[in-house]
Order: sequence, then structure tokens, then C-alpha cells
Amino acid sequence: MSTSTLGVKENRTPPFPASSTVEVDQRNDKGWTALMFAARNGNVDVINTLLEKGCDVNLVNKTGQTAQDIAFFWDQGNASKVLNDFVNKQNPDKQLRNYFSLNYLDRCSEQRKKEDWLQSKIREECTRFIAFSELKPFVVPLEDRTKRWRYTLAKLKFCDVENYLKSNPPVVFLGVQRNSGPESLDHTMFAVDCTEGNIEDLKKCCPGGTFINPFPSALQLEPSEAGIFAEARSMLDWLYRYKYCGTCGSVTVIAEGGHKRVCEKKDCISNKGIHNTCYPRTDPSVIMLVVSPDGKKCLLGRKKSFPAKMWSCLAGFMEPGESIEDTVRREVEEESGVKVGKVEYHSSQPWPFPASLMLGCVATAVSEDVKVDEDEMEDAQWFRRPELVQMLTHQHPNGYYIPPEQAIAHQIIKSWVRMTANL
Ligand SMILES: NC(=O)C1=CN([C@@H]2O[C@H](COP(=O)(O)OP(=O)(O)OC[C@H]3O[C@@H](n4cnc5c(N)ncnc54)[C@H](O)[C@@H]3O)[C@@H](O)[C@H]2O)C=CC1
Ligand SMILES: [Mg+2]
Ligand SMILES: [Mg+2]
Ligand SMILES: [Mg+2]
Ligand SMILES: [Zn+2]
Repeated sequence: MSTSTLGVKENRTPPFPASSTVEVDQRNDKGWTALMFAARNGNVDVINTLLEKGCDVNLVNKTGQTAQDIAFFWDQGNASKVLNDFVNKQNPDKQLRNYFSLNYLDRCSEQRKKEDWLQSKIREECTRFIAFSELKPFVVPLEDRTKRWRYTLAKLKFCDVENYLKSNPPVVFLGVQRNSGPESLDHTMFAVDCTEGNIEDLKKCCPGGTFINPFPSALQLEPSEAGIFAEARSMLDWLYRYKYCGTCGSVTVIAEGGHKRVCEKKDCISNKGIHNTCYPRTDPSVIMLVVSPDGKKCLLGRKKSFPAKMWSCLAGFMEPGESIEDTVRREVEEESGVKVGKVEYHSSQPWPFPASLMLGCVATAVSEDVKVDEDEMEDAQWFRRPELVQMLTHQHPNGYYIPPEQAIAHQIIKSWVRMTANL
């Protein structure tokens, strides 16, 4: 590739005088920064200098690639390493976590069986409670409206929820927030279901506090708390839905800090050995970007329930006895008629509506003809990379777009779009 394709002007203006300053993140007409060019050319010295001068390593060019993506794509090993190390140091979770996956609590599962320990923790001064009403989280709006995230979970004290606890509502032990430093204390965290109480009392303890709709408002929670919300909401939802024994129909009681339901009928078979009717459910689902056999297009669909103009990856629930690969092949063929060969795992995401675990994959199609399942889908179509870039950046001529960055579908699509050089 010639330099002009990358947007470097052939006839440069005279060099800058020694005393002048240059904006370190200056871009050309294709959105390329100096760091991106250095990454393209594997120039580690220039990369290090630019990083020292405080350039923004997270910027993307007009085709959605960061300097890191560019170095990786062009096989610039040393440049990739320098950029990866830098990004990892800046934010160790940035590359690894999907929204709803970042949960900083130590779940301390061994403590759940210790009823005395749980009871003493509930009353401790530094324990915090996250409240829900009808599975809506109690949050505090963030002051700074210019920021990307709008809410933080309200963290209540024992005295704030003491009255609610008297009526014995579902309570879930979520884990312990470990704090380092000599003075700092660990915070034990619980979720409490306040549906039956007077929620106005809570609002008095926490000025500005409000209950928000889990979907889509919870997608505006700070990402560092999204995983705690996911754990708490999926658990409370399970406790709410599974009041009766799945084996004999008797009433069950909540045990082990909310992580188990035990049948009251002593001789019920669910009280002998380990039974999956007693433990919280997780529903594995696959979500996949299907790539055409020539690697140039990918298949997106519109479920009938989607908002107008939004396209996303195909997705579907796993069935018992299926491997992830088999589910991907079956769901893609059911929904679009396209046959899939190779399936590669991308990443996963808890999806707490109510308890899915999305297993993200990239699948290679072995056929292209589309025959849409009209029961589930409104449409399915192949899209080329440039069109996906327009959808990612909300610049598509028809107004088409893909789900927001909080959805794993967005991340899988973005990572595929980035794996090319010449858009
Ligand atoms: N995080 C993301 O980016 C996205 C997540 N999703 C999620 O993926 C999941 C699966 O996708 P779908 O296309 O709806 O699946 P699907 O293609 O299997 O069709 C849904 C149908 O499957 C049946 N079904 C089988 N097992 C089920 C279970 N355990 N729970 C509920 N229904 C079950 C029901 O009849 C339901 O109507 C959903 O939870 C959806 O919310 C879907 C798209 C994007
Ligand atoms: Mg589906
Ligand atoms: Mg399906
Ligand atoms: Mg299905
Ligand atoms: Zn039973």
C-alpha cells in the first residue's frame, strides 16, 4: 500500500519551526493520527515518544480502528506489544470485559452457608445494600451530564433498610468489596427486594434516588457497577420466579444468602444430593456474527421486536445436549437458511434480562442464500464492511444502526470491522 492511500499528503508544507508546538492527536482527513501511522509502520521509537507526550491511544480512525488494531493487522509485532502493554496498564479491563461482566466483588461463595456470619454482616456499619423494587434498581443520577454514564447504584446502610428487613424480604449476599490501604474497610454487599415496602422511605434516605427501568436504562449505569447489577437482578428475579419446588410443588425457603432454595417437604428427592432445581438458573445463548465464505460480508438480522432500523447479530438459546458450535449452526440455519462451517469463540456477556449468558462467536458461512424464518425474524441481509462502518458511526444513508457498545453484538461486529486495512 502506498503512503498516499493512508492519507499522507505527498507535497508536505515546509517543516514546523523548532519553537512551534503541534497537537499530538492531530488527525488527517481519514481520522489517522501520528500514533496510527507509527503503528502502521512499526516505528516503536515514535510510538514511545508520542505516548510520553500524552497522545490518546484510544482514538479510532474513520474506519473504527485504533493504533493497536492497525499494528496488529499489519503484523507489527513490536509496535503491537508496546501499545498492548500501554493500554493494559492504563485500563487492565478495557480489552477483556463486555458490559455486565465487570464485577469487582469477591463472591466469597464459601461464606454463604454460614448463617451467623451473614447475619452479623447484615448489621455491620460498613455493609451496603443495593435496593430493587419490581426488579428495578435504586440509583442516584450522576451530576456530570457531559459524561457518558448517567447512574450509579445507591449504596444504602443497614439503618436505611432496617424497616424493610423486618418483613423478611428476599435478600442476596452479593460478595465483599475489598479495599486496600491501612485505613480502608471491606464492604460486604447485599441486594434487597423492597417491592413490598414503602419505597418513599428509601427516597428519604437517599436524596435524588430513583428506581429505573432495567432495560434499557440500566445500560446507563457506570460500567464498573454493571456486573453487580447483573448479579443482583438475575438472583432476585430467580428468587421471585421459583417460589415452589420444581420437583414436588411444595413451598421452598431461601437459604445460603439467597443462593439456594430448599424444599420444605423433608422427604422430597430435591433434599437428597445435588439438584439443579435448588440453584439459580443461567440460560446460555449463542450470539454470532456470520461471515460470508469470501470474508467480505457479514449477516445481520432484524427480529420483529427490534426498534426500527436496528440490525444485530443473530442469536438463540442453547438446547440441552448441544455444543456451542452446534447451536450456532442450528440457529443460523433456522433464522436465515444460511449454512455455517467453522465457529470461533469471541467473548461472553451476562445478559440479566432475566438470566442469559451470551456466548459470542464468529462463524464462517458455507452458503449465501438467505431464507428468513418469518416467525422470528423480520429480515436478514448480508452487509459489506463500509456499510457496517456507516451503521457503527450512525452515518448510514437509510438510518440503519447496530446495538450500542454495551451489547456484545456491537463488540463482535466492531472487532470484525477492524480486522481490515483498506476501507
Ligand atoms: N447482548 C446482545 O447483544 C443480544 C442479546 N440477545 C439475547 O439473546 C437471547 C436469545 O436470543 P433469541 O433470538 O431471543 O433466541 P431464539 O432465537 O432461540 O428464539 C427465542 C425463542 O426461543 C424459545 N426459547 C428457548 N429456550 C428459551 C429460554 N431459556 N428462555 C426464553 N426463551 C427460550 C422461546 O420460544 C423464544 O421465543 C435473548 O435473551 C436476547 O435478549 C439478543 C440479541 C442481542
Ligand atoms: Mg434468535
Ligand atoms: Mg432462533
Ligand atoms: Mg431458539
Ligand atoms: Zn420438593
